[in-house]
Amino acid sequence: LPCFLLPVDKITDETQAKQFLAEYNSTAETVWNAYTEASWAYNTNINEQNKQIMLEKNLEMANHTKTYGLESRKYDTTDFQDPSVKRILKKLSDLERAVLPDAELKEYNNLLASMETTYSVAKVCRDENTCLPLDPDLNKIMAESRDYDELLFAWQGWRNASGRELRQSYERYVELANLAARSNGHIDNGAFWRSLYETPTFEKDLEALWKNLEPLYLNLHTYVRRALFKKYGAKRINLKGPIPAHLLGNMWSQTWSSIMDLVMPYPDATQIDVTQAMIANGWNARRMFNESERFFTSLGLMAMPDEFWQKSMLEKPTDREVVCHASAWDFYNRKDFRIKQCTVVNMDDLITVHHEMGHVQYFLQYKEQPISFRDGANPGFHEAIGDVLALSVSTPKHLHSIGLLDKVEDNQESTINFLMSIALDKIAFLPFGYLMDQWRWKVFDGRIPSSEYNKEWWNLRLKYQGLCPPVTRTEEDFDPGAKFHIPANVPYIRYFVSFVIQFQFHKALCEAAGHTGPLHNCDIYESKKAGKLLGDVMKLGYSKPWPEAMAMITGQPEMSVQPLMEYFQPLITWLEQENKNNGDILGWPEYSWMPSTTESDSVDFLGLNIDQAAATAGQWVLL
Ligand SMILES: C[C@H](N[C@H](C(=O)O)[C@@H]1CCCN1C(=O)[C@@H](N)CC(=O)O)C(=O)N1CCC[C@H]1C(=O)O
Ligand SMILES: [Zn+2]
Repeated sequence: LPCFLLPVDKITDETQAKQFLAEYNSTAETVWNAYTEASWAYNTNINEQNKQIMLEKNLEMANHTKTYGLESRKYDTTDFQDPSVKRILKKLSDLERAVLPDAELKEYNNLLASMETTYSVAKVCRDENTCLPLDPDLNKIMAESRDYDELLFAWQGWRNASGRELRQSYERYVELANLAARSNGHIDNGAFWRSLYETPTFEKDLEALWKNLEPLYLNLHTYVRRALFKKYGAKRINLKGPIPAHLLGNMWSQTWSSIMDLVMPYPDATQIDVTQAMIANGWNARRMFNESERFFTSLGLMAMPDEFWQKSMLEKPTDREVVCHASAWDFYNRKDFRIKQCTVVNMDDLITVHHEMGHVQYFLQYKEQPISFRDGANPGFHEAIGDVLALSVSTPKHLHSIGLLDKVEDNQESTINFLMSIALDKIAFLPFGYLMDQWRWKVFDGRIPSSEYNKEWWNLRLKYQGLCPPVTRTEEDFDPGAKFHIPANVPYIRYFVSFVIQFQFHKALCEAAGHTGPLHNCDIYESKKAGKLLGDVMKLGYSKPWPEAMAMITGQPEMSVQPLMEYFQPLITWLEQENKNNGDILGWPEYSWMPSTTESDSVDFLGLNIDQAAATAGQWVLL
């Protein structure tokens, strides 16, 4: 037999495998730390030199991954006793991008760095000397402006400055990402991303979750559409059509709490405008992070190490370009953990602070695990931790206790107002969290060719979110690229999973904390039992399949929408009644409707718009 057909002698010695993994672990810490430091330097000071150093460290890391990954494939773990050894060797055998030949790997890393840079430095100019970045300026306009055309300026300008510039790079990135995935034995990159959940029925499970949640979203969509109709009129809002995507208070229409003033059910009841209170009480970025840390330690969880406070970037620097999109960083040396956030003093960012601190708490809790297990039980778990605590922080009771709400009323109107403010983030988000990777999975598996990137993006935005673009879109545009995670190559289904399981966790922790009464009133603050339940799961990291971790917290291994539905039940009942009272329909049967664009259309005249009216009048004169 030719030698390459001889059965390769696999290593079956488990002791040898453990030595191999010990060497992998210690060398990986050094190499990953070096790369993370270089990546941090670049993200907090974007320039050519820092970019080159980061690319160089990435190659060194890929070399290390490939060397140990190929070695790990030589082991036959069939008869191994230690499940962790088997689990780690299996994970190492996927080389990810390190499988690419040198030239392709360099091209791939360059594409990623340049796409993230383009996104992070993009600006929209009002005139030649006033150019606005996304963070904080365009985000502020999207959240606070109620001027239809100013919102359109920011919305369209951002897509021209970011998405449009990224289309070509993205097409090549897709090819290389698929090449790597296929070289590692996956059908395509989407299949590789989904494999991280180790759930054969993952896509079916997700569709089932969405089908359960869709009615709740439709009721919220109908109610919000009616409120926007009142504000922007019949020319801009069709009560049987999709909502123009730039009117929801957010650049991507992914969370809608910024338009609470337009949709508040009972304006005379409790006002939950925390932002004003934060500013009035002199809160700053540091205070926001301290408050979040205090909540974690009140549960018996870990405080931030000194190094966190010394090395994090909690505010936007004024003297250099940075990647402002907030993120949490593990430096893989069990001591150094940081957050990079261009923090603005408002409620939205207070929630983001808790989100990022949740990641760091997970890093701290699993830091003694082997490096291959320093990950969430699944990516959705990592996204859920901070949000679970934020559910408690957001209660009127807790906001009152930290001086951000002057009085707490416990009556139906206040309850509905409160649940509406949470639903505008949590329910509104669900279709967006679901569609982002529906689009990317179809791009990776070829169902969406680059000639249809934008058309299919808006088909999904219509199908799931009931949104339409405020102006016509073409394949000159690349609107998916206007959302950080697309150029940054960060999967997104993790957030949809998180928004479901975080209510499961919340319910379980509230029970552990001895909470009685409606779930939406629960604040687990200072509950050591709740903290222990969460901490013990975080300590596992990625060492056990996630259903085991789910069962440790909730007593059962499945994802379930029941706790989310229980939390929002009073609002669901109210919305159904309100939409019925208004005679509104659920959904957008007039799905091809778009708002009129010319200025004159905004002024009604004899029920016609000005142009049509003028034309008609003209005919009369002629006659
Ligand atoms: C604001 C937040 N930034 C991400 C996050 O924190 O997840 C950043 C950027 C991408 C990954 N990341 C990390 O920090 C990871 N290192 C965490 C980890 O896995 O270790 C974000 O993007 N969010 C929050 C809600 C919805 C979504 C959005 O804003 O669309
Ligand atoms: Zn996150």
